[in-house]
Amino acid sequence: MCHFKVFMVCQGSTEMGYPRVLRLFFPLALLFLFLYLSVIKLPDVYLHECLQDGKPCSQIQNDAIEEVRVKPSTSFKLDPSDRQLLENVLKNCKQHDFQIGKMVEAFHLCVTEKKDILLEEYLIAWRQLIKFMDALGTVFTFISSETMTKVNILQGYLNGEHGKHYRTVTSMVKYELENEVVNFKELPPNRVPSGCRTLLRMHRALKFLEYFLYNLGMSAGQDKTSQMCADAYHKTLSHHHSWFIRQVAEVAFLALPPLEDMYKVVCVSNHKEAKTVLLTTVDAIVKVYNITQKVYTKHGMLDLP
Ligand SMILES: CCCCCCCCCCCCC/C=C/[C@@H](O)[C@H](COP(=O)(O)O)NC(=O)CCCCCCCCCCCCCCC
Repeated sequence: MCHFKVFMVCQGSTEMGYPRVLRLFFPLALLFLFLYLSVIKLPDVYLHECLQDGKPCSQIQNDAIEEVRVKPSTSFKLDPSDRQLLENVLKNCKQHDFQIGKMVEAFHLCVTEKKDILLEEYLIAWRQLIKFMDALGTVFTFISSETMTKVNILQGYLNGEHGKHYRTVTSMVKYELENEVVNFKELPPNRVPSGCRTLLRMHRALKFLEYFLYNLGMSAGQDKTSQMCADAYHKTLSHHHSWFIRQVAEVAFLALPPLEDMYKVVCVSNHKEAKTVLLTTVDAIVKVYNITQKVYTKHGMLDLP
């Protein structure tokens, strides 16, 4: 009988045994992940299965979309020096696929004067996050494709027959509640999830992002990104995930690049720049999060299955 430590010795040497265990762990974890995803993703019904006049509903151009009177908020103010810094980052970041400036801008622009959230802009910000995850490599593909699925569901509703009701979070909630689109009980597997449920998943993930970016921004450089990410996850999103997803997430965290590489992806070169850029991002996210949270609390929709 070999116990774990002894097992390494049984393998020949402690130097060879440990990497071998790790080498086996990643492929196995990925295998389980793909098996799991292929099982849970099978019953998905895509929006293009909804047809109208022979066309996928998601492609129907809604020419008759009534203009809802919503203006992006212009109230956000940055210190002049921080604004300058953010602008420089934006400029230096143009060659990158993921542009944090575009994401921050979209999170700002999605907040209206009446403190509502414009879904189109909100999704633009999320598409930037997807680019960020894609830039991190294949280990994160499952998280980015899960996020993409959610973005596509909402975009499908926005482009669909009832798109005018999906301009803002409040109008979506109102429409889906009045028309009994929201499912307060578990959905049959062949139904497209409601916009409200889908947005709730992304809304919860925003809280994770807020914590994670805050940790990254406040780190003086010694902390591991995987640890900062795990810390944010344990405090937020993990409470809404199954045991299996939590294990998969833990494996993904280990593959996160070190802080300096993370800085490169967000186009900053030192701790000071990182702090300004990341805390500005957190600020924008918090505003969006709080508005959505208020709407969902008001309608008792924070636990949609
Ligand atoms: C860059 C670091 C990325 C680490 C992200 C870790 C997130 C935690 C793992 C997420 C697991 C996702 C797998 C599927 C989860 C779903 O079960 C679950 C529930 O959906 P369901 O009710 O329809 O079944 N889905 C969700 O919770 C949605 C999760 C969306 C995750 C988005 C994470 C965004 C993180 C982006 C980080 C970017 C950092 C940017 C730095 C500048």
